[in-house]
Amino acid sequence: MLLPDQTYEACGPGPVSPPLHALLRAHRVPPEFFCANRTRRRHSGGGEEAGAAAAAGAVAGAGATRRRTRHQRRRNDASSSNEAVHLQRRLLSLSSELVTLRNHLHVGAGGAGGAGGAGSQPAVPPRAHHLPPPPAALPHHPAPPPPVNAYTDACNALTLTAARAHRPELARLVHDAVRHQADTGYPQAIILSGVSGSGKTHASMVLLRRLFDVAGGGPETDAFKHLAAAFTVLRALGTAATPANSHSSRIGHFIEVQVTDGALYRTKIHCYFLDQTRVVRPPPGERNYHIFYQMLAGLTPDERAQLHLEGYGPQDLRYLASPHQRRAEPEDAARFHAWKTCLVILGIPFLDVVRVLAAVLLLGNVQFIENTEGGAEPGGEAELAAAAALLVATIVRRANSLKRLGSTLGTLSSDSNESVHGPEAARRALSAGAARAARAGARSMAALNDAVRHATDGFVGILDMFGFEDAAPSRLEHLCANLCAETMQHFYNTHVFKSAAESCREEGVACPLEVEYVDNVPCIDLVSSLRGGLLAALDAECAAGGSAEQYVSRVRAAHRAHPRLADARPPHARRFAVRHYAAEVTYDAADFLEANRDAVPDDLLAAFDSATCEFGFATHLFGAELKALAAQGGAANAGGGFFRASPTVAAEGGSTLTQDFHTRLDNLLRTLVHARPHFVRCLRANATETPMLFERATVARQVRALQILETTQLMASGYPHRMRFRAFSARYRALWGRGARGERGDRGERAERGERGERAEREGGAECARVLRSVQAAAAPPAPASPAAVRWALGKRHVFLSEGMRQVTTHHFEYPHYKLINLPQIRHSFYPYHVRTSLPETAILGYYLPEIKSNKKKLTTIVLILQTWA
Ligand SMILES: Nc1ncnc2c1ncn2[C@@H]1O[C@H](COP(=O)(O)OP(=O)(O)OP(=O)(O)O)[C@@H](O)[C@H]1O
Repeated sequence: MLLPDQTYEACGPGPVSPPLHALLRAHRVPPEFFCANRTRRRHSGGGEEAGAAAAAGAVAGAGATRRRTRHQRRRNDASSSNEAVHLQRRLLSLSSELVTLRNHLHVGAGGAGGAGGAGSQPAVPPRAHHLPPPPAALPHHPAPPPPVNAYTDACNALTLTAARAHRPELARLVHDAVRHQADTGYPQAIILSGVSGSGKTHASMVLLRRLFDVAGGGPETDAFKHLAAAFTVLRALGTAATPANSHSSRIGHFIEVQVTDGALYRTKIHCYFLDQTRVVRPPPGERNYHIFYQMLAGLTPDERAQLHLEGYGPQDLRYLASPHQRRAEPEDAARFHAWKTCLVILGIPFLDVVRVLAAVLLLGNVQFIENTEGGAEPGGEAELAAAAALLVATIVRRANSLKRLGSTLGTLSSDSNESVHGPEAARRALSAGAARAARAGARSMAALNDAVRHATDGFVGILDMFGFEDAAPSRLEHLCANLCAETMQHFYNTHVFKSAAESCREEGVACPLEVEYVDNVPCIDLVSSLRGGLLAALDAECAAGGSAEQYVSRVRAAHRAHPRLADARPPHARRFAVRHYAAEVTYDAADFLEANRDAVPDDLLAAFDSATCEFGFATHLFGAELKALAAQGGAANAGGGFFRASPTVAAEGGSTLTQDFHTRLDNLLRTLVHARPHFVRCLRANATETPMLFERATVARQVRALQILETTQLMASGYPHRMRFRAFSARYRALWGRGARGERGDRGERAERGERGERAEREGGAECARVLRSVQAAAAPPAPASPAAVRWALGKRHVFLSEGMRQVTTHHFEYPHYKLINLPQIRHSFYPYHVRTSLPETAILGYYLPEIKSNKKKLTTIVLILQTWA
């Protein structure tokens, strides 16, 4: 039976913990034990609450009749305050009995499970001990703060106070990911996507902050300060002002926070670089945060003398005097100050960093050339770009290799390969991996290692990659960013649309709706196919020493009839257009070849050899290149050769920028397919970064590109979620109560012991059906708005659930102490919802619909957060 949840919610000094609550339900502890007064009010009332009580009663059938009689009797008893006191005493003694019982159950179930793997789970699966209670459920806050980019706050979320960074929808997501990771050991990946400027980086920082609150000991820990410092330093080097976003990330991040038993174990940042030439030569209309120039401008005369830089200084940086730069100067100076402080936290001496720059300047390769605006621009771009790229790589390495000794949180390191789940997890992983390898008849030491790695790397990852951009005209860095956005879109399509439809088909479940979505594979093929794709053709052109024009004609010839390739408008010998999932983008290939080579001359690097260079840090930065140079005969032989400016993933030399980018993207995907994804789709409210302005056309474009309509259609009418019978009943059977457990003794446990075969599956399915029928009945009228929203079906091995059913089931189980059955509220917050924009498509469904009211204008923003079940 499902007890009306508001009964629990209203009682006692604090909420009942979810596991205890589930246990109470399983044992049919009457709600009156928790709050006599509340019970009386509810029963003397009527309307909705009585309706909810009636709905709950219907679930229990004959048992409910008995209970109602008891209920009535207790209601009379409770009219006396003495009796209320008496009941409260009983509650206390009952609580301690229940704790004992719970312990007994956990121990007993573990024992009964025998060899059991998943089957050894107790009726209520153990939770992470460290997890704080889930964030306040939305039913209490029908109008949470704006969850999507309304351009009201440009602060670094990592430095915000918790209150300012309060984003309930993101907090719930983090809690769900950590909880799931703790329950299953399975890696979790929170994937942010959306166009440039939609708020991915901002949201990723809020998520990271929240992750530390939930599992990392909060923002006062060294681990958090260290990560925040690394972020600040990286953002200063890797953020630029572009037409789409004045704080656009030019470095993508995947932050792996490894958690074990619900607590942070270590963190790792993976970075994805685009073309580094922008460090010294941003495209027209764009601007970098000139940390390098601030470095020079901020040096004291003593420091200049110490670095032999007397000849250089602000007077050389006349470009700072151009009107655009003057406006930016105070902002850059403030960033520079914060940046310097963060270097200290990372343990990187500021002067070491300046020495790198000094070394490059003193080599005489960088001169400042007057530009058309009367400002100065640096020459010697390759050298400066190389120094910048390597400096960034060093900062990432430093951020990943800090050791935190003697900490309860373990070690912050990327170096170690040790298991984060201890020997037991490693053993399980090994046996799972071994079984798989044997079945496949594998050559598979590699497969085994892979299995171990993935089963033991229980991370919660936050992925913030490049958003879609359509700068006019676009360069190679934009092509890479857009390939990345296309790949993430494809990952989403496959996970959400394709696999949902395929599993329904495989298991013979009649899906009420086949969602038609736009597959972007042809576009990904056009760009990245190894046989003649745009990137492969670029490599070929670089190898042939061709020109931009030759490259474009090569591409045109190879893909003349390709539906995603178009001519630039107006036609241009160096330009071509690609029809991406979000829009058509025109690329100018003028700098494609040079950027793809990404080369720095070897004689420059030879100057950093320890024999000739007194700056140890510079030698350290170029360590790998100097080693390679030494192997080729040393500095004496330098001259005419090239090294790559950006850090590379290729073991051998000779790779190009796009090859590296592609390889990194592939590796990232390999990690993502092993994780349970959580998608956060971000929308920007307008194209001009104006605070509190909602532009319908801009939002509509993004809604269409991200296929939000198709997604919500699937959520509303399809079966987007599925779960194995055994996993489902292990987790949710408590919702069905004692009867279920009695029968489980005969049937469910047999399945748990690992018996295979159809019969066990059938019985597992029957048990799931009982649970689901109970839940469905409890969510019966007067809600949800559309009964069709709460649907489920049984396949051969999986239960299939509609989004409404998933929400009801999860909330019965996860957040029982909130008013989950308070149906009018839940309808507004959690059920498919008609979003009131003026888009022609009127059936957009969203999880949250906050309204921002400002200057009597009513604005609406949408954020769709998709949580999927594995
Ligand atoms: N929820 C929000 N409320 C207010 N301002 C926001 C919000 N989200 C983002 N912003 C602001 O909007 C701007 C763009 O956000 P952000 O840089 O996170 O976008 P992005 O999607 O990561 O873009 P890119 O792909 O170009 O890196 C930033 O100045 C940021 O502070």
